[in-house]
Amino acid sequence: MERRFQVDLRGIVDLLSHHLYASPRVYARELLQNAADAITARHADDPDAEPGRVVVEPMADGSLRVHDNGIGLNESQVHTFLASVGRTSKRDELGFARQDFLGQFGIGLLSCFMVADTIEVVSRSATGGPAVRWTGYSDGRYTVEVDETARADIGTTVILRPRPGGTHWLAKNQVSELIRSYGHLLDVDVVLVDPDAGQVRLTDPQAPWEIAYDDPETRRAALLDYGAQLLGSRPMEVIDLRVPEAGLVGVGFVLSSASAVGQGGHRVYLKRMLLSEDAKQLAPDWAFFVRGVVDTSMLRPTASREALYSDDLLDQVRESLGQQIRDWLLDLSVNHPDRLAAFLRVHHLGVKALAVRDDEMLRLVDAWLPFETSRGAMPLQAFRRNASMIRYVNTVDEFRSLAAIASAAGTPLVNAGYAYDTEILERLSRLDPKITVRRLDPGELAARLEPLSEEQQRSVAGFLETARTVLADLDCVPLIRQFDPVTVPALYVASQQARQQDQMRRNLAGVDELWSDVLSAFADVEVEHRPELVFNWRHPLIRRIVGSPPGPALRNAVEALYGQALLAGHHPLRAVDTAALNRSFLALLERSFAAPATGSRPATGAAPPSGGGTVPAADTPSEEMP
Ligand SMILES: Nc1ncnc2c1ncn2[C@@H]1O[C@H](COP(=O)(O)OP(=O)(O)OP(=O)(O)O)[C@@H](O)[C@H]1O
Repeated sequence: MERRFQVDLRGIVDLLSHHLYASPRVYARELLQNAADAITARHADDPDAEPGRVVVEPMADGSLRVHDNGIGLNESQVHTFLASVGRTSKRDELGFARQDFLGQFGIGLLSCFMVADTIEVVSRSATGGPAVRWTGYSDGRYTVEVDETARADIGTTVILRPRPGGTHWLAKNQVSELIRSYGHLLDVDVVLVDPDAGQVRLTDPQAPWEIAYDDPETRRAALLDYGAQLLGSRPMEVIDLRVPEAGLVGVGFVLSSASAVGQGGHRVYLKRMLLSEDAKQLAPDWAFFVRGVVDTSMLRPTASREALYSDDLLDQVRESLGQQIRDWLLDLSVNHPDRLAAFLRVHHLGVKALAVRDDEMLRLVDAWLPFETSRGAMPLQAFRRNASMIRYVNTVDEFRSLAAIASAAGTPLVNAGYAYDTEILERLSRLDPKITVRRLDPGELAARLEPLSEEQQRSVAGFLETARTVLADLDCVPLIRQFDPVTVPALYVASQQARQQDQMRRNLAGVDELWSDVLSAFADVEVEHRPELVFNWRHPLIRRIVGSPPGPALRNAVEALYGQALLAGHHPLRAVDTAALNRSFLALLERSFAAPATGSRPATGAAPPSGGGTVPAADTPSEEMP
């Protein structure tokens, strides 16, 4: 036995309102779209028909009327199209959506049930026959009556009566805002009947990018004004966008402040009706500094009409818009370097992200984007003019602690501690084999610092002996070199090998016995590499310390300098490091505020760490800070 599906309208309305559409707002768009499609259909049949016009009329009783002079419906069409969910007159015989219409799914009118309890459609068809009145109720019933007097002209009037709680959706100001927002670019006249202001036109004759101006600069200024209205702040640039395969035309605004990947989308009109103010997939991710405002006739909407359907054409559009934004940037670098510089100051991150995969952009970054270097901010190309190779460090902390020393030692440095920097440098060397790029090994830098003369070396042997003993407990070895700037007393340097071995030692300490045996096989190294604490002979205090006799004070001084160097270089502190810093700091304070010989308590109120008023020696056990 064959039966027909029954549709529970309440279930469908619930599905639409809670799961398909983001907001009841869309009812206004669906009404407008049906009116515009009906006008398109009438003009397709009769090019001489009167110009299309939609009149939106909020009524004093709270209902809303939308009149159009489109093709209209006759009695049988009313049964076929209005009363069947999923039926549409806007597909061809094979069921394909017809390009000239906005609608295609046959469900849009139902969205009116989100705001109305009844939908009344009064229509007279251009194909002849009497006027007809269809009334649909949200509980699933409908009535149809032929009423010759209901309407004299060809076209359709839709009347919505608000549902409880839905009154505000049909109020004049709300309706006017919704119709303008969705339909202001439609190329039919849409007017609002306002009892206070008369007839108000809600559509603009031309999109801002279609308006002709006398010269490009006036056009640019006008578009930037439009961008300012739309975005809330004046964009810094405007780019014309065009993808003929998708019938896409519009503009891209370059934001005047930095934004992050994934933030904000594009304003997309589909066949001049607003589809989304936040479409995400239109342009590539890297172009996050651009907000597009475009109209397209060929891209497809999702059923909710709130996003673009993801298909090959959308991929093609994204690719093409990416290319156009990229070309605009390259053009700026040739013809408007000042504007490019302003752009880069704000959007360097987006450009770097692009340079990581695009050679042209990489060249642009090389020539124009300032990097932080030990010689000041400059593009990499300028940096190479005075440096045979690009030596870089890949953390900002390392740059801060090494830049001045490296520069004074004749090794200029680039700070590659920000996002994409190292990838850009490495890619640059692959792009042009003449460009050598090397990460600076701090160990290599220590080796470039000037050693002491033989005589000086003999004079510091005693100090080095003490320092070696103190630093051995901290897995570090002492060195004395002379380097600039003289303001740096000591430099903590961990070469790459020292770091690797240190990591291995930490791993060993953190695993159980079985793993420890396995790992120790790898850790069995021939040469031990330890981090170095390089004392600066040029620093006056260091000379005084080096010249002091061995003893607790000297040991505290070594520990304190060790701690200071770790802090200055932003190196992580282990528990032993914190303990050493703590111990030496308190001991030095103790020494500065030593209790008088009578044995009375110190005036500062600071209790000595190990009691008795004595200064603790470096090897005096003290509590470790966590
Ligand atoms: N103002 C109107 N004038 C003439 N016909 C209309 C009008 N409004 C609706 N219709 C008819 O009712 C049908 C169903 O409309 P509905 O809005 O539900 O779906 P659609 O516009 O076909 O597709 P979509 O769901 O994509 O909007 C339309 O295909 C059209 O035939």
